[in-house]
Amino acid sequence: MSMIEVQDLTKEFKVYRTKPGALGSLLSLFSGEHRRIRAVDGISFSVKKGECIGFIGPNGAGKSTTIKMLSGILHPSRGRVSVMGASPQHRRKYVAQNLGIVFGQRTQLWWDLPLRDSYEILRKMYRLEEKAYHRFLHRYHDLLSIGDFLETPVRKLSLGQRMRADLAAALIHDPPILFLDEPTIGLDVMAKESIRSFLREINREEKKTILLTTHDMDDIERLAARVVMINHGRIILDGCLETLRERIGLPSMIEVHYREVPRLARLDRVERVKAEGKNVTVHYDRNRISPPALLAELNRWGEPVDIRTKEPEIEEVIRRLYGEQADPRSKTAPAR
Ligand SMILES: Nc1ncnc2c1ncn2[C@@H]1O[C@H](COP(=O)(O)OP(=O)(O)OP(=O)(O)O)[C@@H](O)[C@H]1O
Repeated sequence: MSMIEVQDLTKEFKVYRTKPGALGSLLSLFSGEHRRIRAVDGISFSVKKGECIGFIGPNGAGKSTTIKMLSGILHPSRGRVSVMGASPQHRRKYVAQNLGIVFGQRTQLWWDLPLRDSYEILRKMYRLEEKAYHRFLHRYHDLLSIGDFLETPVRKLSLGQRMRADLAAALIHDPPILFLDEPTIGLDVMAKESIRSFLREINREEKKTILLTTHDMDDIERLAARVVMINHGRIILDGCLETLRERIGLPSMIEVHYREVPRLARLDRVERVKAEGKNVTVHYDRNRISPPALLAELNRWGEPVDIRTKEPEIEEVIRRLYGEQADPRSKTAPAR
């Protein structure tokens, strides 16, 4: 079943050319001098039930604008969107019932109230029955430990706690679809991991459909079986992370923490080795050396106490993809 259908979706914004000063701004508004920014430029994709999609791209690529059209906040200039078979613009209530949204940079909770009060307000908004509400509190106490800070005002929560509280809030009405905009931004490694484990759980076990926007490629590696990459409002890649890796020769990274400072030796077939005290990071290409073969080599340097695989920064991914994409189009269309 298709949960989300997007066809030829386009959004243009009218931006007025401003002249300096307050009077200038006012005059520009009346002069009608403007240009159009095509933030989203004819994108099409569909999402099946239970998929987790990494929706990625550089700043200003059009991700937020797309998510706003999918959730009914913005009207498309052209094209079609359907969420659970309905238009988010025309059937906002129905779509809202089926959708949970988390914006990592903002909270939908009431800042000065204890967390429990925010949940009470949301409970009334979604007309949740007593029983369903208690099931919610119980469930998310188990999965996200929200019971530990239910009485704390939201402004006093740590960022990790706030993110868990926001995730639970987005799921209070048990929607089948979740839109997550940077859900791990600013979190430390442990907090990121707990959010990722939770998202994996609800994606795999409960078949929640997830659209995830992130700049953290480790989120993608851990969560998203499919990646949709957008730039200048257009989809430039729709496939799995492996496809992306192969297409642009994306290096894999492995980080090893040794018990003692390691005795480094020459390593063939790897791109880069960075050693700092007891830590070593190796950038390598899986097509040239397999992870087990590399690990066997790294074991010779000393006794590893911790091994982590890492993904490169999203900026690196984009930079590499750009090497291939010779045509970074202009985003502006002439004013009509
Ligand atoms: N309300 C608006 N009015 C005019 N231009 C806008 C508006 N909203 C977004 N834009 C422009 O549309 C383009 C796409 O913006 P959008 O916020 O969708 O990008 P994004 O991929 O979400 O970026 P980021 O990762 O920085 O959040 C940008 O050039 C942005 O300046």
